[in-house]
Amino acid sequence: MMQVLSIKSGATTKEQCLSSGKLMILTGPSGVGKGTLMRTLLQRHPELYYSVSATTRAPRSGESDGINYYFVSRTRFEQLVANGEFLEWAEFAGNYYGTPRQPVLEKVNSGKTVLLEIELDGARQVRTSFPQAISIFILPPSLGELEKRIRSRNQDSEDAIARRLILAQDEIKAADEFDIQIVNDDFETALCSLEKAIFG
Ligand SMILES: Nc1ncnc2c1ncn2[C@@H]1O[C@H](COP(=O)(O)OP(=O)(O)OP(=O)(O)O)[C@@H](O)[C@H]1O
Ligand SMILES: Nc1nc2c(ncn2[C@@H]2O[C@H](COP(=O)(O)O)[C@@H](O)[C@H]2O)c(=O)[nH]1
Repeated sequence: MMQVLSIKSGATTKEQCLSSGKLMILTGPSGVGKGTLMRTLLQRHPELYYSVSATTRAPRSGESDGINYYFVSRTRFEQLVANGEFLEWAEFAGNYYGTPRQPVLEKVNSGKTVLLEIELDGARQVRTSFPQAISIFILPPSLGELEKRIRSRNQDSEDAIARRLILAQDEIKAADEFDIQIVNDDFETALCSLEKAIFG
């Protein structure tokens, strides 16, 4: 199956002919469990391609450069933006995050299913550039449970937690913009819904 996708490159818009690859966008408030769902999904389905983002955030304990993120300085990130290296990028809770353009396009063009785990602003950019992308919003069972999960991670400062919880309220309001909504209450149920969304 051939798809024609519209790709925004800097100020210009160009069209690219793609083979059977799929682009999946996974969004949801910080702490809802996107990363945990992704890791389990990738263990079960190693044929999927997870796009590693660049960020200016400091690494958390246990995170490695090139695995969890490419950790870069703000200056380097701004150079990458100026060079048009990102498919999308956004500032979230005081840090920059961006999806490297080239690997995503290469993988989709080679027929792979590519997973982007990104926040709302970036998801909107990708949905505009790639209307055929399938977008999924992960919801928490409640805001109270979301806060519990962010805290249980024990990785973010009080300030970071407060910022993320404020952003979460606006992000959740946008859930209906997405093709599919999944509540991550029971983990296995949410994972099963995600698998259905990806594999049909
Ligand atoms: N269904 C679930 N029930 C209970 N706890 C969960 C569930 N899913 C994930 N968690 C826990 O919630 C915490 C936050 O999960 P995770 O780091 O995957 O969130 P995230 O959405 O990727 O956050 P961020 O966007 O900030 O990276 C983790 O401690 C994880 O183990
Ligand atoms: N727009 C983008 N958002 C991204 C990208 N990579 C990750 N994220 C999102 O940022 C927040 C915070 O992540 P954290 O690791 O600091 O907790 C979260 O919602 C991620 O999904 C990206 O490339 N672009």
